[in-house]
Amino acid sequence: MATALTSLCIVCDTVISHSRRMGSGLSGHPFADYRGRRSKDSAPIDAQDRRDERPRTGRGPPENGQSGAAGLDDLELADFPVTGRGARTLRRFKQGERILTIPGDSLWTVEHAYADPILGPVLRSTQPPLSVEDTLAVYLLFVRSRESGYEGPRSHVAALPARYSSSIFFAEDELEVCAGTSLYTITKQVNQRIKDDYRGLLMRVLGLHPDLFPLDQFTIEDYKWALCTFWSRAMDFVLPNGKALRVLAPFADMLNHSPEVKQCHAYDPLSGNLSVLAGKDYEVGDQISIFYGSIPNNRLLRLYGFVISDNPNDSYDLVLSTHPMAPFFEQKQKLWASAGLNSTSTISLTLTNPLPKNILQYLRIQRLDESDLIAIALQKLNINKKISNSKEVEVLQRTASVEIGEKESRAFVSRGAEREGEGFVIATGAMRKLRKGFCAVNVVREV
Ligand SMILES: C[S@@+](CC[C@H](N)C(=O)[O-])C[C@H]1O[C@@H](n2cnc3c(N)ncnc32)[C@H](O)[C@@H]1O
Repeated sequence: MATALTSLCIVCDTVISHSRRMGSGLSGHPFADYRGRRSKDSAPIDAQDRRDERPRTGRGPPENGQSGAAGLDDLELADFPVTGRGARTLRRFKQGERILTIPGDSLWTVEHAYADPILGPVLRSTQPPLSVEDTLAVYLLFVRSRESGYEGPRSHVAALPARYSSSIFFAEDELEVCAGTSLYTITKQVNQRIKDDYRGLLMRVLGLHPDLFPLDQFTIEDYKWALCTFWSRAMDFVLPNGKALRVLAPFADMLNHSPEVKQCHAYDPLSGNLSVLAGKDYEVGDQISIFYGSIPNNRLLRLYGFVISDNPNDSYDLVLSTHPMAPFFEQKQKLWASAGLNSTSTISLTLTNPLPKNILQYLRIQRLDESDLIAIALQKLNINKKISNSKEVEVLQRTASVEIGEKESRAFVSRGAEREGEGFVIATGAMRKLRKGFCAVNVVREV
């Protein structure tokens, strides 16, 4: 594997039509004649049952010609009990063996969006350039809206889920159930950001070219669907030159997550191809899986729409924030930046590390007074160490008071009248799990 991945996955509101194998080419419908076989724990996908669930999409992007995809004949799509639609192997694989190679030409990337003869000029004339997320979302919706051409990509679009169960699609009352969790806080923030970004897209791109972007196919719901397609199915890599690359790879995006394998998909910067290797030994009929990453449930639900029970990576995202009107805010902001933090910092607490060092760093900076700041300027104080016993007790008290919040759905701890605006937002759900870990914090305080 060239480098690191990240994401993948979705919610299997699957789609699909008849197809026997995953397909031997990338042009035309890849699952066009799926038949599938029954096995004890997985059922082949029945096109007739699913037809109505197909996304109202597809008209299609540029023809890929010879696909060059390798390995598709050894796989078929099937429904699996927990993960939903996935890829089943028709042959044995030894760990490390190459299962699938998707050629670079078939990948959805920012580069390909810019190379598109119709969309490219619009993207190039948009300054400042759209973000990676927006470029890919517009590219996907653009291809989906085309009436002709784009046969290969169109077949991929047709196989994408019509709906996702990411938390951005939760109805208001559904999201309220999560009040007090970091999922709730972050989903609300993301929803607001999506609204703002969509408005920006309308003004900067979509509204300027109604001939290319028919607005009834570029609604905010379409935009959210496109974003979620990439969040849940794309893979992220860091190239040898340090640049980030996000790709959506047809067929490879049908692979579900398993914690039983390590990262086993790779991008080759020389060929531009994406490959999936066997993350373990597979027998005929097994589901082929990849590893999406060590992701806590709140993130899995937000980006991928599923959770894992007893997820060993579960964590609580603690949001530490300080109001800009708080005393000495600007000086403190510089100190946070020098410590790799922000005035609003989200820090993950886990059972194995319920008190990460950067929480203390943040709070130490937050509690600094004028004389401390002078001492720091004169290099007589080091913010990486305790400032004084009394200050450290203050900091630890604030950390330990997390437990208080458990009685409420959401507690704003340490909002002392004397320091309005300083505090951190804690939520209940995750705290219950973390309580044990926080006991350690109390012990520290008593010492
Ligand atoms: C990239 S997609 C994989 C293909 C997808 N199942 C499909 O039908 O298009 C990831 C989605 O599959 C499902 N999934 C993947 N791994 C899963 C797992 N370990 N447990 C439950 N669902 C999983 C989730 O719905 C997730 O959003």
